[in-house]
Amino acid sequence: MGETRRHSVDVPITRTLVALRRVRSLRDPCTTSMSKFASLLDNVKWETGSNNGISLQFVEHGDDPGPGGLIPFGSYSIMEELENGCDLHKLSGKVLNVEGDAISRSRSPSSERSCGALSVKGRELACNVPSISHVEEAASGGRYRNHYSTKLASSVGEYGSRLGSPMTSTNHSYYGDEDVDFDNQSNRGCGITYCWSRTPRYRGSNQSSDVEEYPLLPGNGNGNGESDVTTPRHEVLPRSLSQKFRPKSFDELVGQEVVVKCLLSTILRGRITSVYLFHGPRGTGKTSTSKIFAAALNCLSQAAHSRPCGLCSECKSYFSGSGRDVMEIDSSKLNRPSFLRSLIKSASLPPVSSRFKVFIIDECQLLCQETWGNLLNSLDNFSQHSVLILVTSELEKLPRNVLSRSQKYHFSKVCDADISNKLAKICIEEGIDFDQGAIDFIASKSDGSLRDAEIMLDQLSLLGKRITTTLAYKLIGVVSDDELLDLLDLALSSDTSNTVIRARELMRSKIDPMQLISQLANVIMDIIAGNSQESSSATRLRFLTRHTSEEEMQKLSNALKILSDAEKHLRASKNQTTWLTVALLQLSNTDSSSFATNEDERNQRSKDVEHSITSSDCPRDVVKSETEDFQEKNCKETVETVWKTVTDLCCSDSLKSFLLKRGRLTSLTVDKGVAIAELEFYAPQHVARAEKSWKLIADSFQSVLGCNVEIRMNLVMSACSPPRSAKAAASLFFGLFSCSRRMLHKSYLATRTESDCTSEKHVITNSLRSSQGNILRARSVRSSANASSRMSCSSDQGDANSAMCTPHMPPGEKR
Ligand SMILES: Nc1ncnc2c1ncn2[C@@H]1O[C@H](COP(=O)(O)OP(=O)(O)OP(=O)(O)O)[C@@H](O)[C@H]1O
Ligand SMILES: [Zn+2]
Repeated sequence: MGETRRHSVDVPITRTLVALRRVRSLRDPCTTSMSKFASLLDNVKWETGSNNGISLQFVEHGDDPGPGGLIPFGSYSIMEELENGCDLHKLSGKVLNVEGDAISRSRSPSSERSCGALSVKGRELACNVPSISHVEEAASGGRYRNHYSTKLASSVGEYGSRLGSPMTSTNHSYYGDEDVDFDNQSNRGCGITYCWSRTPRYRGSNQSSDVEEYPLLPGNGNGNGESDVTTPRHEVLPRSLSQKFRPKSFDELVGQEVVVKCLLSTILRGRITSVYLFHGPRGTGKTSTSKIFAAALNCLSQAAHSRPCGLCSECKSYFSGSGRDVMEIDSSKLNRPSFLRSLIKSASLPPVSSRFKVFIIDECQLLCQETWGNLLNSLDNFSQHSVLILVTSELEKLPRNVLSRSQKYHFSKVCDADISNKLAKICIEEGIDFDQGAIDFIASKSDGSLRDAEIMLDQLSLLGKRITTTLAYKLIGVVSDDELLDLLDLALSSDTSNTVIRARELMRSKIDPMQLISQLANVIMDIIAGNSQESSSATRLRFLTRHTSEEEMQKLSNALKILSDAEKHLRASKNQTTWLTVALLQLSNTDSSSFATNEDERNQRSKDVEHSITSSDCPRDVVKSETEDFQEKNCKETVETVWKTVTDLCCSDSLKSFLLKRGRLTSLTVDKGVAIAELEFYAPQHVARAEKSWKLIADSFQSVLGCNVEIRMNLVMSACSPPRSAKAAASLFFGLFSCSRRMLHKSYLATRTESDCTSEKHVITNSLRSSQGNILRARSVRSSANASSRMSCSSDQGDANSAMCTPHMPPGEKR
């Protein structure tokens, strides 16, 4: 007996499969004899490879058995077992005798799963499969066992007699039509599912290599071996409530009655068309319905209404993941020409064992133009029993001719009540304690998406407590409608101080300004549209009774406008809290004309804006957007509202009346989180009085604006009093724009220098402030004749951050 020489080669799976192909090509195509196969088996050793989990060893034996040494396949009891679908893992525990030779079991390291090793006449066939984690982390051990046994049984069955193969029901010959049908691949391979992954399938040599590279059918169920192409057909352990409660029958679908009725009727009448298009918002049941419909098409139940029954063999195989005629296609992969060709070819062939061959293409908007073209061109060649279900949430991205060639089903948003009911059912089934209010709140926040609602519920259930409304508010980070209505009520009623306090509370603890502004806008829209009256809470009812008049409705419309303007501005602002507060303070304004400004003011503003832009080195679009957003805004109103709120918040009544009577807020600038408020007084003693109370004033400003405040007090000597009438106020104009701090700083300094060395006239204009964020400016345009002199109390106006909350007095400044 000669020495046995071994050439052990680690080969990737691809090559492994090539080797298998060779094995197979040496078979006598006319018979199912395993003689040649058996002889080759002698020379093949499966071994744990690298990450592929498989390798081949070609074993040369000195004692070549020659033809006489071929082992009749039938004599191997293990082969019979495999053929009958035995579990490979059970086999691995067995010691089998083949012609007197022991079949040794080789166990790979713990990370590997050994399929066992067959030693045939002193030679081995060792076969290892990748570890579970490598193959698919979510899979359970049982799943894999089942999976392997199926595959192994079928593959070995192929090499053997093909007995019991479901494929026998079709007319395809495995040997005469090897390059054609990937449907028939289910019974091919080495018996290890992932051997087929990304490996050439066993096909005729004329098959183009790229087609071989991306076989279409799923790895386990229908045997195409391309696990990444289609959804793995395993029984997946649910990882979320939404997975667990994915509907499996039309009855379980929520809120899509029309679609369900139509599809059931289609099945009942047997009027199945070739292309269906399911479209609609996310999380409304499109994908679930496509699966249910696919199952229903093949269900064997006599009662058409109860399809899919979930009990017949077709339903069972489909739901267990081993069905072979329903394929879920990954859209991005379908853009590969080879893959598409495979699909088209498959669709042109009749189903393997079911009534219909169904291709579900989810997120089909991802298909490229060329793919669509080819797919549509080949529709006419589709088998009568092939059905294409396209699923998308972005209908507008699909080519027109796709729309015109398919039967379209729109999935609408699921209504809140349906979502609430479903969530309540889930809670009961899962033993989760809940408040109905919390469930309703989740439903109202899920925007018609049942999946979103289920995900929120899932998250809340993780907290392990009862699901309460408060918990829901906290988790979702939104304010309840009642809280919003309270805030809105305060804002509309000009209760400035409480508006500010409440808004700050909400923003501090619950919600960011952007979210708050959008929720407020939604709630106002609901009220204007008269929505959700039936389920009104006490707060809502109270609000509705208080705000029913024409004038109140006008206020609400204005409020919507103000909020929408503010939202645009907030996007570009770093001081969202401040600007939202300011916006809220304007909501009580009923005068919609206040948004309009006269032509002169507009022109003047444009000039100012131009000036800011040209001398700015900040990004032009930011400047522009802020400018545009706020050109329309009545900043005069804003400044006045802030001033009114600030004075309201002053704890001393005498200070309050003093400020209202003797002073004025002329400009408000927010820079790096510091608000610079410029106050104007008209007599030195008034400045002195204000100075004494500067801390109180600053406090008030701080609570209104929610940021650090710098107060600057200016004395305007000639103006006898602040403008009292609207007419007088008209001499002021307000502009709001944004530009870079540096630019304005410079320009301000330039103005300042000029003013210092020229005349008092320039001082009038120096309320222009530097700001990186936003400038809210109230600039006096009084002529120099009117404004004889004005003295600034601000020492260094260029340095906005210095001496916060302190009045600035230029050294040696005379008063
Ligand atoms: N109409 C519905 N009836 C019952 N459950 C639903 C419905 N819509 C969504 N769900 C739940 O949401 C999950 C996801 O649904 P599905 O994948 O069918 O939505 P979809 O519309 O396809 O979403 P997408 O467009 O994001 O893919 C399901 O598992 C199910 O739990
Ligand atoms: Zn059925």
